Amino acid sequence: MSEPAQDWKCEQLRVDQVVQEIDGQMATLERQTSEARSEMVEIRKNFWDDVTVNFEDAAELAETAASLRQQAEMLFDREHAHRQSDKQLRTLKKLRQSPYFGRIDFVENGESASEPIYLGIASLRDATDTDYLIYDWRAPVSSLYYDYPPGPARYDTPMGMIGGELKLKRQFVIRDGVIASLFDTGVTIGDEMLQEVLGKHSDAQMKSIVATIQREQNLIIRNDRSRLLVVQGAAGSGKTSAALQRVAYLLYRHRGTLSADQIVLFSPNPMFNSYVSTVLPELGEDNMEQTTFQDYLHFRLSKSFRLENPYEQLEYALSAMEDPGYEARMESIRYKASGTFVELMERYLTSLKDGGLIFRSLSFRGEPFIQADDIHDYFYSLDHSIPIPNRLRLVAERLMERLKERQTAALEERWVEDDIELLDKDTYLRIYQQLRRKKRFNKDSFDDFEAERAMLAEYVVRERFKPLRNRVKRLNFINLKAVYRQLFADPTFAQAYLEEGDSLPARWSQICTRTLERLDEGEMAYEDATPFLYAVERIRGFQTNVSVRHILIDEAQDYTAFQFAYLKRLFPRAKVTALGDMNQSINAHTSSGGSGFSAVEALYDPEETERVMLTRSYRSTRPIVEFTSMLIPGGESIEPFNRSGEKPTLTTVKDSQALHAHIVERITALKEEGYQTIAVICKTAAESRTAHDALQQFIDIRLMERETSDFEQGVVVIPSYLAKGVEFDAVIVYDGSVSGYGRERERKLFYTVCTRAMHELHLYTIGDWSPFISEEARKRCTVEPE
Ligand SMILES: Nc1ncnc2c1ncn2[C@@H]1O[C@H](COP(=O)(O)OP(=O)(O)OP(=O)(O)O)[C@@H](O)[C@H]1O
Repeated sequence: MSEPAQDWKCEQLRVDQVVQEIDGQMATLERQTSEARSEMVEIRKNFWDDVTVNFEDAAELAETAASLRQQAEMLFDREHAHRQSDKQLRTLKKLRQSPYFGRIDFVENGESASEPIYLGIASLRDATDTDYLIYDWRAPVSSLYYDYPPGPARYDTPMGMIGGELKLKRQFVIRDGVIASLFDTGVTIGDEMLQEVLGKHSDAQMKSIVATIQREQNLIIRNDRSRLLVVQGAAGSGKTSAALQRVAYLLYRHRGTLSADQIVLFSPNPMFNSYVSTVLPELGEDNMEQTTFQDYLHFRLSKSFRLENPYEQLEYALSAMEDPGYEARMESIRYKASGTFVELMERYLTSLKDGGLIFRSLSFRGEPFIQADDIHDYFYSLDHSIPIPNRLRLVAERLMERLKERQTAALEERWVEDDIELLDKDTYLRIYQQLRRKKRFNKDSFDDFEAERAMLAEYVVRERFKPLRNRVKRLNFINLKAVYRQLFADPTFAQAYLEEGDSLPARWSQICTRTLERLDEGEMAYEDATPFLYAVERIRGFQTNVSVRHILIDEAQDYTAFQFAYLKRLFPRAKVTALGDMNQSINAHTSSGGSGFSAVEALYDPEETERVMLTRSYRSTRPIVEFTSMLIPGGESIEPFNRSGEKPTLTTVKDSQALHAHIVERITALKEEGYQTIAVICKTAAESRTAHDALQQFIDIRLMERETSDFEQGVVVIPSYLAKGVEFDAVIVYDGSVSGYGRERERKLFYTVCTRAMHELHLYTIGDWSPFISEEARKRCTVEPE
């Protein structure tokens, strides 16, 4: 038998042994889970029988409580044990299919022999619990596999660095307990395996990449030191994948102290959440919290304003060029997203400690209870060195005292009698009984009628004052909208808060007018939402979340300086991983070249910040990457992963009827080739609807809209900005013309659209091609018809 064949045989033998071990452990666990389940059912069934219930006196009551607690604890323990074994069972089931994907033989310095180390999605010990049959891919020693080719190598452990020599690095593909392929690799992670993984057709869910993590991705995944980790990575370089594996790594590394609900992933849209939601469960971990920044804004602001969302803003930027206010709005969007505006706002907010806050008068039953001016004067009479939020609380306390006095005075007022009369019978009875019960403990005797009237009066007065008390408690005596509005009420006002050398945008006056108009109409433009909320929080005191330890911001290039500053304050104890690609900055504020990363980097100490660049692109075939990298300046630094495929096609058609006929024909052919996810990508929502209306007459095709929250397989029409972050087997660009993507600010959008394709990319136009397709780029395509 040849050496490789011998190796293969030995390895298969080992796989068989491991599978046997897994079977044994599964049998034991199944027995245990079933026992735990029966015990739980039993406890639940007999819960009350086993509790001694006695309310006779305080001692008996305490005993009852203790007995109850004990019973509940027992149930909780069983439930916990059951959940744990259930989880373990699920992991074992996965391991049984494919116990491991890698092996390394490592000889530590000073030792002569090596023990082979096998890597899988979770650890497995033998029956005696002494030897590791499989090491978790996140264990310290496993990093050798990702970081080194055979030769000198070292890895970090909690006890320090361990050096030695990597003798062998072997990769496996094991399916159903049978080795499907096996190869020894010289380089980091062999191309063969990646070829196999990447050559597959996509499905609607992102996959875990543990078997093929690349060295530079491993740096991101295992980074434990930095407070801020910034990842700039080309389209398809694995940023999102690395982020998700990182979450899995953190949960493993800090198990016992970190749980999934202490990690938050900010993703671009709800559909993206569904796209990535299976990765962690696939690895046997609970999912982290997933949200979008817009969700948060919605939660905070939608009760008080009609809140614009980022897509409405983007739609405006992409399609409202004819609007006379267009340039001013675009300038406003960019300025309000900038670090300069954050600083201006900071200076403005700081100045409020000495003056400028605007208060609301409070009234009761239509009559003034306290005037705004009085609140203002009292607020500013307090020591100016007390922070604004603390002073507001002092004001609230004072107002509460005044309210109490007013409440007592109100007991004698005429309307109280009327209110009592209006109480319905049930309420009357209920209060009466409640109060009677209470009074019995308070007073020895009372004159029935008088006391009853007094009690009812107290009740109605308290109820009437409730809204006012709540307003005071919630600090609603401060007019936050007016405080924000004030910054725009007079175009010269903001000048006082400019730093030397800074200036306001050229169309500031117009910006002010429009901002006021929208605020006064009860609208909150997307560009105003975060600055407004930031101001609100700075004035009222930030509501912070200290339990969250890690936040990961995907597509970070689209965040504004304000959003980063806000997140930092909201999660003061969290480490931040910001992942993005400056070439995919598609939001309105960045479309002319703002730098998202400098905004976040400015917030953290450079000593605590690390940067990683990913330049290798895995998603698309080589011909597609060769084409897309020509669409952006600096694209030559993007390295395609060597996967073959067809060149992109450029097809010019004469009218929209021909366009639709061509697209239908293309989709039919793609489906015949076996592609599962095919997207017709349009620029805007309106264009997507037009395309969908036309195409659905001929084929089964789904329209993806802002509200779409699940990412499914099949043929879809989707607007450009929603396709961000996700990928498709084949992409059809609906309108690659100069009118579709002609302005410089649309370059990155065009790049983002084209880079969604994994295997095939087809572009169509009726008129002239987009100028971003240079002569050189054109040469990388098949042009139809020439
Ligand atoms: N190490 C790897 N092994 C296997 N597949 C990988 C690896 N890294 C990335 N991929 C694959 O490449 C594709 C792109 O990855 P991902 O979506 O994480 O990239 P991205 O940088 O977030 O892309 P974009 O910025 O364009 O949205 C995915 O299909 C992912 O599974």
